[in-house]
Amino acid sequence: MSTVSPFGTRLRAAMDARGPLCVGIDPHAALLARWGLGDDVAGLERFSRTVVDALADQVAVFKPQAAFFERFGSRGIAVLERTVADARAAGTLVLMDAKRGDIGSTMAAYAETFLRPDAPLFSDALTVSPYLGYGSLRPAVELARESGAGLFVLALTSNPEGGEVQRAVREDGRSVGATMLAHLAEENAGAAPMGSFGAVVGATLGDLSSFDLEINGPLLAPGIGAQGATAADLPKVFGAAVGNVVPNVSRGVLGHGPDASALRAAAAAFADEIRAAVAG
Ligand SMILES: O=c1ccn([C@@H]2O[C@H](COP(=O)(O)O)[C@@H](O)[C@H]2O)c(=O)[nH]1
Repeated sequence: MSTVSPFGTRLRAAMDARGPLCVGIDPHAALLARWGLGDDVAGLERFSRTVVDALADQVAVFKPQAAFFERFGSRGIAVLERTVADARAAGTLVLMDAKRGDIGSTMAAYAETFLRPDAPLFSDALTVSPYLGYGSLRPAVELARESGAGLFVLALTSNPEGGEVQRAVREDGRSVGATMLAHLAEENAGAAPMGSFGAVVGATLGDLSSFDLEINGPLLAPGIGAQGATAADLPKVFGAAVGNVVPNVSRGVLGHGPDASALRAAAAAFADEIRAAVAG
């Protein structure tokens, strides 16, 4: 059993102290070029360090996108390890966006990679894909409970193609995405101030009033900025659940680098817009 507080408790404290903004660490090749960095491991390291140093005291959560590190092989993964360690050492929660999902016995290995406290890539939370069946995620749910980590399950993703799978209606008349939300509400039952098992629900999706988003857990909302959603969309999309939303912005902030004060100003502007939208 873990001695740290559950992820949901730590996330709520971070959201209350700093606001809910989650900034992605997504070292796209185009961003490395725009920052005057090489599309190489040194560029990756400089990019990630700059983001963490500039924003660690300002955001609730960093969300490194594993794909951009993995494309450099073992040396990229070493940079990812250092990025996670630096961000956590600076007191910022880390949500690893690796979207893992597989049969249960393999899922157990993914869980060990990201959710076992002594693992090199241990993160406060991990994105997971439930499309091998929600039950296949059980090893990750169990290890997250033991280690005080969190999970974010892909429920209604921000991309236009997602509805093909997530809005498909099952034999019981419920959509696949709604079923994932219902599983998460069960995981989080009774947790206070909120549970550690979140859903990914895109800020781009418009009216979601036909879905029950009140899962007593966090709702990671990607899609603000480069994908076209704005902070003002959040109340319309999330309704009464808006207080549990963790809005993610990646390129919308990162495009302002490499100058640290420009990164800080961009993140602060998004944070202000989000605060106003959620309060309003
Ligand atoms: O439904 C989803 C799930 C994850 N993402 C990830 O979030 C960021 C978004 O980046 P932007 O630059 O702000 O568009 C990226 O890492 C995606 O892989 C998502 O967009 N939608």
